[in-house]
Amino acid sequence: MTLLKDINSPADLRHLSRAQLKPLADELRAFVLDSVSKTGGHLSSNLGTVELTIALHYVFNTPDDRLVWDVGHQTYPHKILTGRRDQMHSLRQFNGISGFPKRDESEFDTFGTAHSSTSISAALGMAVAAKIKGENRHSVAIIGDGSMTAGMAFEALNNAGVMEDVNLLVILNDNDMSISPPVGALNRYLARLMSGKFYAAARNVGKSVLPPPMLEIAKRLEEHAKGMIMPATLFEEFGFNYIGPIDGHDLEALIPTLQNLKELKGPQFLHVVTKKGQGYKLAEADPVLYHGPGKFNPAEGIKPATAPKLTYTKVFGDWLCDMAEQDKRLVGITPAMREGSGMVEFEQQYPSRYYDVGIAEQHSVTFAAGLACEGLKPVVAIYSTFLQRAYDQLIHDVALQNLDVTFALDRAGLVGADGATHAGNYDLAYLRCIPNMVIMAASDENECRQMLTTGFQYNGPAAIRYPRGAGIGAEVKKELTTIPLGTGEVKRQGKRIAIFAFGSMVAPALQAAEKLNATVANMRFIKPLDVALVKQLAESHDILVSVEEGAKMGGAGSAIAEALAELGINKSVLILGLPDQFIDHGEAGQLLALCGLDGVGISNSIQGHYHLAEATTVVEPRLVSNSN
Ligand SMILES: Cc1ncc(C[n+]2csc(CCOP(=O)(O)OP(=O)(O)O)c2C)c(N)n1
Ligand SMILES: CC(=O)[C@@H](O)[C@H](O)COP(=O)(O)O
Ligand SMILES: [Mg+2]
Repeated sequence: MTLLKDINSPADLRHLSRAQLKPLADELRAFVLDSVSKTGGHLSSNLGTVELTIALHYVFNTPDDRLVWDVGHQTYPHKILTGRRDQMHSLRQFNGISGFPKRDESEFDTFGTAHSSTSISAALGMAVAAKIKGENRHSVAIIGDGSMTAGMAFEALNNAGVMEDVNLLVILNDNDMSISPPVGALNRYLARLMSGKFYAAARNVGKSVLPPPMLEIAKRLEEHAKGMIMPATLFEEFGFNYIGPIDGHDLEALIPTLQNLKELKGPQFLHVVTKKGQGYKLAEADPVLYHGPGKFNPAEGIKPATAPKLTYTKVFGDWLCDMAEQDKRLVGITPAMREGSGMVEFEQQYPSRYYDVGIAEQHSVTFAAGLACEGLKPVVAIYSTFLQRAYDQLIHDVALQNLDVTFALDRAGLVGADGATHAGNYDLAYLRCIPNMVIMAASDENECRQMLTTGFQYNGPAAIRYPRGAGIGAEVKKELTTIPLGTGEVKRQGKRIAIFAFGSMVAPALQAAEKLNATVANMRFIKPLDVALVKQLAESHDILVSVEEGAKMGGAGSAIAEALAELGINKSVLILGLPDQFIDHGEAGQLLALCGLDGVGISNSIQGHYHLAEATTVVEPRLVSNSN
């Protein structure tokens, strides 16, 4: 590492000669591969943005000029060039740097991203702010072809396209990939644009050498010529000056083009073509596998786990195929998360009933509603955090019409390395208040399968939540059996203390109960709640506790408290759950313990709250802020 070691800010980068940038790119790419292979994280998208990142920081006066990275999973080169090279070993670890841009991590991280398709809106906001404040700065959004499929991106293009007097550049990083291969009409359109590559190449030769005044004249001539030889691109129809497609790995194309675009007024749109996994043959060959790998040896590549643990995702994927076999009305829907949601086998076995709608969560929910109107039984597989983007569709299009849609909510609760942006902490709270919803939380892998069947058979909107990763090792029975609606079960009979446990918290509650000789109920349903069971235990125990892997405010514990009030039982309930703060990245188990949601923590919280054991040194759950 001869050049990269001396780059501690983009200012250092801008002192390099143009000739040094290519060797720097080689060093940067090698560093990204080496670092991610040691920590795990997002790889193929980062390998694809090495040259683009160098060119952007070389041409634009960052951080005064604003870069907004869409999703932000491709910002490791950006982080390395902006002073965080020596912190990359801590990537996505507790108190380490985030895997996404974070405003409180660096002034170069101008906007926190991770949920896709927000960059154009944010960059436009910054551009309009600069205009209002009379500041002469550039705002640049860098958005991938997958992220471009979300409606929000087009809402922003529509708004920006009529603002001739703002300094906005949108860069489409087109690598012809989402996490999976891309879907939809936009991808086909972009492919057609790329097939016109010869045109762009010729056009950009002119732009790269002409001085600005001449450039304007050339541009007007070009517009005239273009209108004669080819129709305006979609982006020009939206009011942008479209340039491209150009090679996103060619610094000699990128830098002069960006320099020229800097001089132009009004909304600009640069279409760059990159390769996901660029420079690492294994990732180039399989950008899906190398999208978000764990630790691996680059010389050997990712090795399949010898004895993979059964994950809830796999339980869902197997159930989906089995249920589809039994019920021809089942349709499986994913908003661009085929692998993450466990639907690869389902697509192979039932291609005509598999729909990847792209990064379009809002559309996925209302698309499902339309299917349900016609008597089909759609299953929307969606991460808890990503369902947040389709909240109105859930209420207005599904629940209000009481339509038969099943929501399989993976990544419910803390997710670990992806941190606060991806935490599925809020689904119990945001779903519980919606009429007609049935909500279940699985306590183990077998119950997950039963709950999916229960929700699917239920003729109305039903959500089944389950955590990221492996379960507790329960045997999964093949039968597609259901659970009686709205019923919980007593898992352990103790005395004096009753713990109402939900989903992933049943196991740690049982651990705590051993020490306290407490009763533990696996409530199973957050809605409809088993009020009879709440009444039975409240009347026979002095101390009541609820525990959930979800936001305490408005979650399952609130349901218990509301039930006690409605029953006229004048007893309080200690509500244990996730605190009213955002919880950053780290190892999920460690974070749960810090929130007091492991066996010891639950036991300590109960003893401390009710002053049950003077001798026990009660450790109050404390989540130190792990933001940098
Ligand atoms: C709203 C939302 N839905 C889904 C995801 C999951 N996700 C992360 S990256 C990605 C693919 C993005 O594709 P693209 O923008 O082309 O970036 P690339 O990975 O190709 O660099 C998806 C679906 C997300 N981050 N946000
Ligand atoms: C960047 C992004 O949003 C996805 O890649 C996400 O990180 C996947 O999460 P899982 O690793 O839990 O599938
Ligand atoms: Mg892409």
